[in-house]
Amino acid sequence: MTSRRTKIVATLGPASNSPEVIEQLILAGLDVARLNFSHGTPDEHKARAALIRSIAARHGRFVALLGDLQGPKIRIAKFANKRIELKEGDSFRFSVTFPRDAGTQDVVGIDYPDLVKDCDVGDELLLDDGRVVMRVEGKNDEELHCRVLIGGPLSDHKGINRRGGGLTAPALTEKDKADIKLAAEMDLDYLAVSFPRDAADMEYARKLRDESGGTAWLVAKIERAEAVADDETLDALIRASDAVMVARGDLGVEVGDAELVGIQKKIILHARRFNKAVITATQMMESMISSPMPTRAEVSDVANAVLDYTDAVMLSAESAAGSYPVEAVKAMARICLGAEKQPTSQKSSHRLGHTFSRCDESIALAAMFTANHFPGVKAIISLTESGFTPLIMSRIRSAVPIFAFCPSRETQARVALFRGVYTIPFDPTTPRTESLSQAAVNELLQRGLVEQGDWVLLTKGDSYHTIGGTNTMKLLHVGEALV
Ligand SMILES: Nc1ncnc2c1ncn2[C@@H]1O[C@H](COP(=O)(O)OP(=O)(O)OP(=O)(O)O)[C@@H](O)[C@H]1O
Ligand SMILES: CC(=O)C(=O)O
Ligand SMILES: [K+]
Ligand SMILES: [Mg+2]
Repeated sequence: MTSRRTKIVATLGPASNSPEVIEQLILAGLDVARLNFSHGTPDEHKARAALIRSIAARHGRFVALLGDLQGPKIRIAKFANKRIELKEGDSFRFSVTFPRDAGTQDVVGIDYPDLVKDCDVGDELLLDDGRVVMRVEGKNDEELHCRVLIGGPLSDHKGINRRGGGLTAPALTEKDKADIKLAAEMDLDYLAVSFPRDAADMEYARKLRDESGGTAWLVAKIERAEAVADDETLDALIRASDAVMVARGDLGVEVGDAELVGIQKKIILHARRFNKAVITATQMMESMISSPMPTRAEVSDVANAVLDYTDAVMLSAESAAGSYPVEAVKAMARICLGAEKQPTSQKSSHRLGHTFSRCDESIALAAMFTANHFPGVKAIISLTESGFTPLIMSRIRSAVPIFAFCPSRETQARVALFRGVYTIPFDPTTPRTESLSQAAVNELLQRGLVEQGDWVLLTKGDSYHTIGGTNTMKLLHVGEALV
């Protein structure tokens, strides 16, 4: 399965718990399984992770596991009768002292004491992903007094965002700290940090990950208005992360849906510029929660993210709680392949006119320049320890597949997120009669990935246990397999 370059992330949930569905998701092209720590118990997540790993191994596939922290999503408390119905023009209050389980038609408790301090008269509050909108008309020490601008149902524990962002809740809650330990225990490959405000939030998450003994690469979810308010903050946040997610659910509520598309394009561009992988997420195939077919608008949304060169597209409720999880992955795979046929996604001007700061980066980009300009090159082999060299290679637009040859389980799974990069398990220290380069090329020949007469580019370092040690590039003509 090497012809699709854009990767597919799918959230697992009640609709995708059974071994049968998980197997079908993997066969349909799942590359990264997302475990959302906002829902479910640690045991449920462990059971899903174990299934993914064993079924993927059975099929010789490499699927990365991504844990997504709940973060400080601010929520209302509960209503006495579970839900109310608000009409335009109604007055409504949020109270930090009102009993937590006794909300009425007029008032509800709030689990975030600073809400009153953080909000001012004139602010707009969006509830339940923007389905209900209110304006703050007054406040005292304990309560916000609001007017309903857009009415609708409101039920227990729905989330609140402020239009324009700016709520000060810190990015990592006590639950998140426990889940960082859980992620380490589960050997997760990626860990997504929800609502980081700036680079410092990512640095703190990295410190906690290190203390927990985890090795997951950290994904910054871009979902606060402050994070995209200026390029300096956005770029610092991206640089402090290992990968980035355009978390359109919350980001769209904070910045407004009209500006979201332009901001998405900017995040993808900046993530790639700083050598990070990027995931485009949320409501990509929303109608497929209840329909076996995507709409034209959804097809167009996925295709445009592919043309903008996202590394991965993501399914949320479609695969976690919808009626057609497997169909949604299949539809995404088909749309990615179709969009990738456009030659615009095979050309690149990445870092033209820039200087490089690292040896491995220089070799990686020289390899891609050669691959894109020498038509005989049919494959790139990167003998890699951490996956960093193939990550940099895949920042360049190209139609040539990049094979990450790596011995460690972590790297084999990690590269599943990178666009156009595929895992080949390979231990460079195995004693062998032929040369290392010949052994690597034979591996591709035996898998039918290249044929006699093709050219293959290979990069490696002098010592195989040095991260960042790539210093060599070879251009190899494929002869007969040596067996
Ligand atoms: N593990 C799970 N258990 C139960 N329901 C789930 C699970 N994962 C997802 N869901 C359902 O799918 C919906 C969409 O999934 P998604 O991962 O986007 O969650 P979310 O509630 O928007 O969370 P967040 O904003 O924290 O990422 C959820 O609202 C929930 O109803
Ligand atoms: C994924 C997520 O958290 C969002 O889109 O808001
Ligand atoms: K989450
Ligand atoms: Mg979110």
